[in-house]
Amino acid sequence: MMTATKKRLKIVAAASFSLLLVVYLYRAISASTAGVPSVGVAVGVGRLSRPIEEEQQGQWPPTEDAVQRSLQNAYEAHSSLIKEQRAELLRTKEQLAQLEEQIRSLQTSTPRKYPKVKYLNYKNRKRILITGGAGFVGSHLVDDLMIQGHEVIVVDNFFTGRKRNVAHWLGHENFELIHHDIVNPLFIEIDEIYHLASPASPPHYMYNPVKTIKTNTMGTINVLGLAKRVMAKVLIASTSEVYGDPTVHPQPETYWGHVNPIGPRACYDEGKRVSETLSYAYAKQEKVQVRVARIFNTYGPRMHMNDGRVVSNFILQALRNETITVYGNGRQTRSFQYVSDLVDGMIALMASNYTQPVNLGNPVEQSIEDFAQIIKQLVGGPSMIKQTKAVEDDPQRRKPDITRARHYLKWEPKVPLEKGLRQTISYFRNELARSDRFQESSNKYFDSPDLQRSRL
Ligand SMILES: O=c1ccn([C@@H]2O[C@H](COP(=O)(O)OP(=O)(O)O[C@H]3OC[C@@H](O)[C@H](O)[C@H]3O)[C@@H](O)[C@H]2O)c(=O)[nH]1
Repeated sequence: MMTATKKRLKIVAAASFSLLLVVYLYRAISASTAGVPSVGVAVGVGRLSRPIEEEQQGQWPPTEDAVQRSLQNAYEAHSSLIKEQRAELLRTKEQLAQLEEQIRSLQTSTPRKYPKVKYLNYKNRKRILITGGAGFVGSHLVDDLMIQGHEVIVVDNFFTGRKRNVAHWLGHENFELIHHDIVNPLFIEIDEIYHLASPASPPHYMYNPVKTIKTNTMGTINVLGLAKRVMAKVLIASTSEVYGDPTVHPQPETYWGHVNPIGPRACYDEGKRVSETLSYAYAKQEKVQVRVARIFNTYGPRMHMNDGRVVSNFILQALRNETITVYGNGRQTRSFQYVSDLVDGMIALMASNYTQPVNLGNPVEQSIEDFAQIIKQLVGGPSMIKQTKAVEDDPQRRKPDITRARHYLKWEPKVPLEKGLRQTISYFRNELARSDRFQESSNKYFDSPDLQRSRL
């Protein structure tokens, strides 16, 4: 008898504890939703708490009936809360749909204008990576490959590259821009790689020589490693600087060069020479398909205002009516190619089966002194031409032998110097006007009395 009574007491105690737990939990939940305007909750709590409190005052533990009623009330309160929230959700969904509709109609009324791209079917469309694709040459290559209908992925660390050079493709379904330094490995799926990443202007590549060497060695290893993994074809942008200060003129690809390995230009010259060595090592050992373009002096729109190379320096000096500075006696020579010719050559080289290095340059040779005269005459204006201190290790003669390119790629430059220069001068004229406009509006803002007052 005693045992049965004990058992019953235990059951009642357990039931009471469970009930208290339910009540406690419900109150906690109600309190946590207190910020939400919900009549249901307030009413529910009232309904739930009142009978129990009454029961607690009158009778403890509460009767089964009271517990039932409380639970029923709690259930009803919850149901009404859920109903309200569902209604709220539906209203939000409707508002979202309306907003989406408005955005769609705005998008169709103001479509982004992209240059027209050809349609290529899946079989012919390639995924092409361009390292340094936001730079001067890279961005022109992007344009041609996009227009041909390929998918183009640009990787750039923006040291000398600029978003502005590829901004007209941002948002296009075939285009992707990745901010990445190729000194670090990259893992993507691609069919072809144009490896252009590296500063190319002497003052830029000498600015941080160690970084220039890293980009051309570690960067090239990363590119070749990627090509090996995904079986992509790679074109390495090498340079006429691998010939150093040449003792053979004009320079054929068979010439091994004359480079000072510890001079101020060595970071670039030797960096590019290692880049070539790496390419052929990967080709031999890992069967990577490589193409090597030895690029001679190139000019055209999208050169940086602070590029520091002769074309941009002379044009900007002439446009600003400043003295045109010739380094040394001006008898050193260069051969200048327009950027669109270079891009055509690079695309032809990538498509060809020819695996040895190929010179890409315009064989029309100019002395720097004469070049200064040409720019002065094309720009007009009163600029003087003055000789200044010569630069160390400046190559004295440079002119490409393009027999290989003519033979294997059926390529040769088409744009005459004067035509290309006129185009480039007009680009720099616009750039100057643009920077003056920015300067003016920036001065207006920062010199405004309101701003000065607010900064006190
Ligand atoms: O203001 C200037 C700038 C340059 N120069 C001279 O003009 C010549 C060309 O100089 P740049 O700086 O344009 O270019 P460099 O030919 O020396 O190097 C270039 O070679 C080929 C490419 O691979 C690279 O873009 C770059 O390294 C040099 O003799 C230089 O001393 C001037 O006389 N005045």
